[in-house]
Amino acid sequence: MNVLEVAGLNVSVRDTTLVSDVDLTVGPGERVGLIGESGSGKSLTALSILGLLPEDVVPSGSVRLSGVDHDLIGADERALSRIRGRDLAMVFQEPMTALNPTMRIGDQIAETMLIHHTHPTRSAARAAAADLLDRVQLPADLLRAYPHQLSGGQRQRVVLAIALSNDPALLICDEPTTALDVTVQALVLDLIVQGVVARSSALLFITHDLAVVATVCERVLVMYGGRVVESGPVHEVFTNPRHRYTQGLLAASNLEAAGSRLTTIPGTVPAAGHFPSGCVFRNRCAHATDLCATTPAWSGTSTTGYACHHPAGAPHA
Ligand SMILES: Nc1ncnc2c1ncn2[C@@H]1O[C@H](COP(=O)(O)OP(=O)(O)OP(=O)(O)O)[C@@H](O)[C@H]1O
Repeated sequence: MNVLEVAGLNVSVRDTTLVSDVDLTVGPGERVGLIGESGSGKSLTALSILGLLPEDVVPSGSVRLSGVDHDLIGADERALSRIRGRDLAMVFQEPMTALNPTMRIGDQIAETMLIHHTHPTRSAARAAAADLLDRVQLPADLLRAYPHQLSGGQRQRVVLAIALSNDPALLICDEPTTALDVTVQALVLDLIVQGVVARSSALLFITHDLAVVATVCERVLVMYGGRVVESGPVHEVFTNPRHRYTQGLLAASNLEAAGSRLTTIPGTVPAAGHFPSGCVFRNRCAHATDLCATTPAWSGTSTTGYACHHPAGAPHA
């Protein structure tokens, strides 16, 4: 059973169709990327799943979430607000819009758990909030801070802590690092992956940055002109794109540059080989093209490198 099943999704405004016939599934714990140029329909697809489209924008088709016995398309706001923040969580590009400027950070994290009754008491929710803040590598004294006292990267880590607070079945991220300083982008990506892996949550990750998809996702869908034009495992789509648009996207991307930045690990790779920081194209090694592409069990990240579980002793060069 998939965590998310989108079937025949159309999105239109008045007589203009903006998203056409999108089918999309995300399995339990799977990390799926949605890429495409600006205006290709990625955000409208995400907002349709979340039930957050503007009033004049109308979705049709079906969006099913595991454990929820009704279609999310056409569901009323009360039903959707029970699901959002509990089964289905989101991180958008601009963290300030997701935070309440007048509320302390600790209270905002605790509130999500109290609203959904996932912690029985205020003190239990506060303790869980402190733990969540620690897991996004922020100091405990920020629990009493207000959003304006934090940097953009810190705010986005708070938004992530809130999104993960109820162990969602699915986390949707829409360009979560685009507005951040490059120095903190990698850390926020690491924390997103660590967060979903630790909870076995599935991830739908929207970006126009192919190198980020290569780092974060296992499968990718390519959107163009409101349609999904290609999909498949990341290493397949990125090494052997079939659609002309995907080929163009790859040619214009920074993936080659990212690949050429790989540092070669000499000799044989241990059971858990570590890719150095900056290795944004984990599906390919500088000397052994398919070594990582065939690995089924890539897991976990750190700020210093990406861990990739190879067969012990596999030749690297
Ligand atoms: N409320 C709206 N009314 C009319 N058209 C809209 C509305 N929202 C989005 N669109 C149009 O729908 C198309 C898809 O928009 P969408 O935001 O999903 O693109 P995107 O792929 O997420 O782009 P980006 O990467 O720039 O965020 C665009 O042409 C956009 O101009």
